[in-house]
Amino acid sequence: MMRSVAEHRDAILAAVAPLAPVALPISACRGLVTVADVVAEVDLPGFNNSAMDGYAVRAADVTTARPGAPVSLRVIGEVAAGGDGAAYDVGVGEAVRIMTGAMMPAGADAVVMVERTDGGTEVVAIEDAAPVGQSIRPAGEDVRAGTVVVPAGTVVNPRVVALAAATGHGTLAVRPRPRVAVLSTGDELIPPGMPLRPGQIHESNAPMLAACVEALGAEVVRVASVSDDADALIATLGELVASCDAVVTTGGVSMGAYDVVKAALRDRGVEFVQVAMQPGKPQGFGAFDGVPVFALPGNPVSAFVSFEMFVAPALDTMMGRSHERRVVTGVMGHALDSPAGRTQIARAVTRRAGSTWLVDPVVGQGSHFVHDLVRANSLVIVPAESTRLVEGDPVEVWLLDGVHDH
Ligand SMILES: Nc1nc2c(c(=O)[nH]1)N[C@H]1C(S)=C(S)[C@@H](COP(=O)(O)OP(=O)(O)OC[C@H]3O[C@@H](n4cnc5c(N)ncnc54)[C@H](O)[C@@H]3O)O[C@H]1N2
Ligand code: MOO
Repeated sequence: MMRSVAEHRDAILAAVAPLAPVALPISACRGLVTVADVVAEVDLPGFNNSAMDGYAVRAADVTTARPGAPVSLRVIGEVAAGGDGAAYDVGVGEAVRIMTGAMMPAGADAVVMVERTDGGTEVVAIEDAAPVGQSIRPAGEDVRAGTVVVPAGTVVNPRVVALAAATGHGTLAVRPRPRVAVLSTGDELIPPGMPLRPGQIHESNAPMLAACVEALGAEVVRVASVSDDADALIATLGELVASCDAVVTTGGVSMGAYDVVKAALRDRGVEFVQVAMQPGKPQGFGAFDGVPVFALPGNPVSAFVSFEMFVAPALDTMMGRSHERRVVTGVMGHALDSPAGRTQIARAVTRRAGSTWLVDPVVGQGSHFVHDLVRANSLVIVPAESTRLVEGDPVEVWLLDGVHDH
C-alpha cells in the first residue's frame, strides 16, 4: 500500500521538533524566528536631536526673520552627531551650529536649515522664521524604552535587525538554523568538474540539495559522497550525525541490487516507503542516532521535488517557522497526462496572462530531465485521482524562486 503525500509529510512532521533556542548576534538572525519579546532598552530617538544641518535657535528670536530681512544671531558653538548638546545653553540672541542627528543644545527650541541662512560661523543671518519644534526629532517619538518592539515568534527580516539594533540589542534569542549534512550515494558519481570515464556521471544532487538547504535559511555543514558500500555509508553517516541536526541523502532507495541506503538503514531506524507521487515514489525517513535522516531518491528531479515536498516543511518546523509557499491557482495552457493514483508534481512555466496564471508544463517530465527542471519556474500539483488535465483546467501551482506574483 502506498502512502499519500500528505500521510508521508505528516509522519515526518510528527517526528521533527523545533530546535532549542539560542542567542545569536543580530547579524546572523535573518530568517530566524524570535522566541522572546524584544523590549526596547532605550527611547528612539534617544534624545531630542536635529533633523537638519543648520542652526539650533530660540524660536522667539527669529519670528521676524524673512529673506531680505534676516535676524542675526551669535554662534556660540557647534554640535555634530555624537556631540553632547548639553554642553551649550542657547541664550537670547544666540544660536548653535548643528548637524543632522546631533543632540539639541539646552535653550534652543527650533532648528533652521542651513539653506535658510548665510551659513555664518561667528554670526549667522537667519532668513526664515522657525516655529517651536521645527526640525527637531523629539526623544521617544518613535519608541519608548520598555516597549515590546518585536514580539516573540517574529521572522527576523532586515528591518527587524535594524529595530533590534537601534533599541539596544546585540543578540536575539532565536531558533537556530538547522545544521544539515547532504550525502550522495552511488559508484557512478564523479565530483562536478572532474573528467568522466564510461558509465560515470557528474554528481549534481548533493550540490543542488545543499543549495536548497541554504535557500531555505538552514546551514549546510557538510556535503559528502559515498560509494555503494554499506559500511562506508554507515561510517560516514555516523560522523555526520555527530555534528548536525538533519541529514539528507540521495540515491540508493529503490529496488536496485546496489541500493545501499535502503539496505543499510532499513534496520537502523529509517523506514522506506512508497509514496503515491510522481516523481519521488521511493522515500526513506527516520532517525539515525536520534538525528532525522531524509533518504531521497537519486533521480535529480525526484530529489528536488522530494526536498520541496518533505524536507523543506521539516526544516521550517525545526526553525519554528510555518511552512509558507507561494501557491496560486493556475489555468492549464495545454493538456497533461498524469498517472492514476499518484499525485503528480509536474514542472511548468507559469506566467501572468491578464488576471490569470497560465501554466505550461515543460516537455520533459521524466525524473532525469535536469534542463527542463531549470526551464520550469513552478511545480504543478495534479491530484492523485486526476489522470488528465486539459487546456483551461484549473490547477494548483507552487511558484518557485524568481517568479513575481504580480
Ligand atoms: N525496479 C524498479 N526500479 C526503479 C523503481 C522501481 O520502483 N522499481 N523506481 C524508480 C524511481 S521512481 C526512482 S525515483 C529511482 C530511485 O532510485 P534510487 O533512489 O535508488 O537512486 P539511484 O538508483 O541511486 O539513482 C537513480 C538515478 O539517479 C542518478 N543519480 C543518483 N544520484 C545522483 C546524484 N547525486 N547526482 C546526479 N544523479 C544521480 C543515478 O545515476 C540514476 O540515474 O529508481 C527507479 N528505479
Ligand atoms: O518516482 Mo521516481 O522519483 O519518478 O523517478
